[in-house]
Amino acid sequence: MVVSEFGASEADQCFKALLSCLSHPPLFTCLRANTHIYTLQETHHSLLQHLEQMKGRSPAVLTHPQLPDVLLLPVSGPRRVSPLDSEVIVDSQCGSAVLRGAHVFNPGILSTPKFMKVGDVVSVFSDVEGKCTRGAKEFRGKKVFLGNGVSEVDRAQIFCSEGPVKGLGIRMTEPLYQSPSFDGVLKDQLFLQGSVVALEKVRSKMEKIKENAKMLKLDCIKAYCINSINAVSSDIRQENTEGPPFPEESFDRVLLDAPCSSLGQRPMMSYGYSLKEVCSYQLLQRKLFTTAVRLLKSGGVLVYSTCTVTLAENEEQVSWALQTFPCLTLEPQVPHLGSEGMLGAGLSHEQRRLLQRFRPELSWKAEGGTQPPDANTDTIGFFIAKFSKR
Ligand SMILES: C[S@@+](CC[C@H](N)C(=O)[O-])C[C@H]1O[C@@H](n2cnc3c(N)ncnc32)[C@H](O)[C@@H]1O
Repeated sequence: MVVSEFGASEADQCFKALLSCLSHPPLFTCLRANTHIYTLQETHHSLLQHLEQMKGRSPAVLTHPQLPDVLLLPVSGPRRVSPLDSEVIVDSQCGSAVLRGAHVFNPGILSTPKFMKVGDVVSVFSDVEGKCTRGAKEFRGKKVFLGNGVSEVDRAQIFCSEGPVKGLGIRMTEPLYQSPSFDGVLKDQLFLQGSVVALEKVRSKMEKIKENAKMLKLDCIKAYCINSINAVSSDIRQENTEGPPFPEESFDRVLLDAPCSSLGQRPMMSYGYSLKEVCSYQLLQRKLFTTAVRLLKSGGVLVYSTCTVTLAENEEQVSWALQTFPCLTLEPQVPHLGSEGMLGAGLSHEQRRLLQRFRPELSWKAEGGTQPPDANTDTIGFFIAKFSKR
């Protein structure tokens, strides 16, 4: 398509420009301020103080013209830094983090000089093609220079110690791009843009989420194996700085893709659940929904979805939720591709119109029709409700 729109050489240029742009970090580090606990001004002030204490860092902190809980830190670079003979190779994920201001942590290190000792000054390179073997003493493959730093560990501590390696490996003193490292900085006030917390009760499924996130290089996803009913910290008198349980009202958005009777799945030749099991989901979903509402910040958005067709797990849940949590309001959904919600659960027509119910049975014909299949109607059975919390 690109070729037909622009012609081959222009398309090639566009593609090169895109690759070049993607290989550099954005010009701003974008931080979300936790305005639930502190005002933006307080966090702005604390951050400026912190940056001033860090030698050689530019204290510019900007607010965003449209987004009221975002602070922006201009990134400077690429700077003129000369590579040295002593080379440390890191994996590409670690390399990207270094370009965004991180120091090098030991799990990301693939290769170091044979006799690297604490205090050695080294150049750090990223193994862009994933070809460097862990523990190698040199690497001749394709690599990208990230800057210079000082080793905090001996080589043997990285590659010869038993168990998983942790901790700071190379402190970056001359990074190519200068941007403050945010490891452990104002933890309760600031977080890097867009982190996703995934909670799953079944360990193997949680591992799969982690595997997928790794494959997709989505390092903003943190998956935990937990019964989500117990995800609120005040219930179990335990506070963690990272991971569950979480404080009330600590999430901007919650997606409750609820365990359900799965009666919308297609193709389904036989169904393994008893009637008792089918009926058991409503209570479980209500418990999970209650946790979701508690974890959601005021002003936040909660999406509830199921892949089943029963009224009890869909419209009845919406009706119950609106009565039980007066702070919730049904919101329109964009895009709205499905049908409206069904009658029978006491919802008004206006409320039902805000829901999306995918009902493949409405258009499906056993022999197939003359019309081509429609991706918006020939779906699995699915239900979505979107709420905001006042
Ligand atoms: C409809 S699926 C969600 C799938 C998910 N959106 C995904 O893409 O992986 C519902 C999931 O909820 C999990 N689950 C059931 N009860 C749970 C609980 N009490 N706490 C946490 N997860 C639970 C199930 O194991 C199942 O994987």
